[in-house]
Formats: sequence, structure tokens, C-alpha cells
Amino acid sequence: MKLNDRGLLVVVSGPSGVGKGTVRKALFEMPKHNLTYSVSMTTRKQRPGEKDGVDYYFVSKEEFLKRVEEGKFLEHAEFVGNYYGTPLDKVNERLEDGQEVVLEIEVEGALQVKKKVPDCVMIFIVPPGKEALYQRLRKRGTESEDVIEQRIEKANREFKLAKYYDYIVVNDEVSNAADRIMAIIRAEHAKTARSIHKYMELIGEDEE
Ligand SMILES: Nc1ncnc2c1ncn2[C@@H]1O[C@H](COP(=O)(O)OP(=O)(O)OP(=O)(O)O)[C@@H](O)[C@H]1O
Ligand SMILES: Nc1nc2c(ncn2[C@@H]2O[C@H](COP(=O)(O)O)[C@@H](O)[C@H]2O)c(=O)[nH]1
Repeated sequence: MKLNDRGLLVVVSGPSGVGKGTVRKALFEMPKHNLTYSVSMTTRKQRPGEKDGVDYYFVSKEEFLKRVEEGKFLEHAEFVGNYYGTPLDKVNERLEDGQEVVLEIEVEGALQVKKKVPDCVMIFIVPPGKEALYQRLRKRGTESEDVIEQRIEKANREFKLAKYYDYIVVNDEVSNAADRIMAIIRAEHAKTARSIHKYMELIGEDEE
């Protein structure tokens, strides 16, 4: 068994409105974990309540495209009229430091990550039914009806790409979905045989 102190890269993905952000927040509220979240960069307008540097790094289109040219993203994609990308330097630093890094990104970007980091763990979140997706997007109330329709249309194409993922997690109840993701991360961690020290840290046990 190979010992590996490099952290695990976990990609949480799925259609817009399925609850990725909500489940990811619940995951990070769980006690005793060694997960860090990679804050993405976007050209989308800030929503009320969102904080720059916490929810996203909000930048102009010019700034974003300059960074693309400079190779500063692990992956990036255009999603319903806006750009989104994962800053490369921070992800690398944290993985090198042995931290488990969680990305919460759409499907095109997730498939780019799979190509570049083949040992990442790919998790596709699905709703308990297609109607739930529509209801959740509407309930969130952050997009116009037109944009909701575009996101739903995109979701129908994205579902067909779920076969490229390692795991499918149903987001019926937020806490159940978060528990399932944590179980996957722990199992993957043990499988790839990272050092026992890091594993004990992940499961919240002190080494004797
Ligand atoms: N299990 C659930 N049951 C009911 N509502 C949920 C559940 N999970 C999330 N929601 C609600 O669905 C809406 C969309 O959730 P969220 O913003 O987390 O989705 P998302 O997948 O991150 O969306 P996007 O990809 O557009 O950022 C929110 O209003 C959230 O409160
Ligand atoms: N490819 C990437 N997709 C990302 C990234 N950060 C977020 N996202 C995804 O974009 C859509 C829309 O997000 P919203 O905040 O406007 O609702 C959603 O699916 C996000 O998960 C990223 O860095 N790269």
C-alpha cells in the first residue's frame, strides 16, 4: 500500500439548484473534519448576502479572461452567460499541505478536473425528482424565470454526463446528503492509503 501525504481532491458537482451549496455548507459544519473549501472566481453579479472572498471572488470579465490566458485556473467554464473558475495556486498549496480540498462546480469544469487530476473523487448530486430541481431554483428566488429555464435546460444535458462520476448522491434531505458525502470521503481516504496520521485526523481520533 502506497503512503501518500498529499490531500484528496473532492469534486462536488451536479445541476444548478440541486442543493450543492447547501449540502456543502452542512458538510463543513460537521465536527472534526480536515476539509477546506476552494472559493471559486466568477464574473457573475454578487447576490444579496454574498461576500467577496467567501462565496466567490467576484471579478470583471476582463480580469477573468486575463487569468485564463495566464493559466491561473485548474478549470474554468462558461455557465449560462457567466464565467466560473477554480484558482489553481490555492488548490495546489492545500493539497501539497495534505488538506482535503472540496470543489463545488458545474459539470463541464468537473470533467476538466477529472482529466487533470485523475485520482480526484467525483461526486454527482441529484435531486429526489426532476420537479424538485425546478421547485428549489424557484424557491431560492435568485434568478429570473428566464435564467431558471436556461439552467433547467442545461441540467437536462448535464444528467447525461453523470456516468463519468464515481458516485451519485441523492439530495433528499440535506443532512443525509452531507452524511453520504462524508462517508464517501472517509472511504476514499482509507482506500488511497494516506498516512495513518492524516487518517486519524480525518476521523477525529487522537493518535496514542
Ligand atoms: N434537500 C433539500 N430539500 C429542500 N430544499 C433544498 C434541499 N437542498 C437545497 N435546498 C434548497 O434548494 C435551493 C437551491 O440550493 P443551492 O443554492 O444549495 O443549490 P446549488 O446546487 O448550489 O445551486 P447553484 O448550482 O445554482 O449554485 C435553496 O433554496 C436551498 O435551500
Ligand atoms: N466550472 C465551475 N463551475 C463553478 C465554479 N464555481 C461555481 N460553479 C458552478 O456554477 C454554477 C452556477 O453558480 P451560481 O453561484 O451562479 O448559482 C453552479 O453549478 C456552480 O456550482 C467554478 O469554479 N468552476
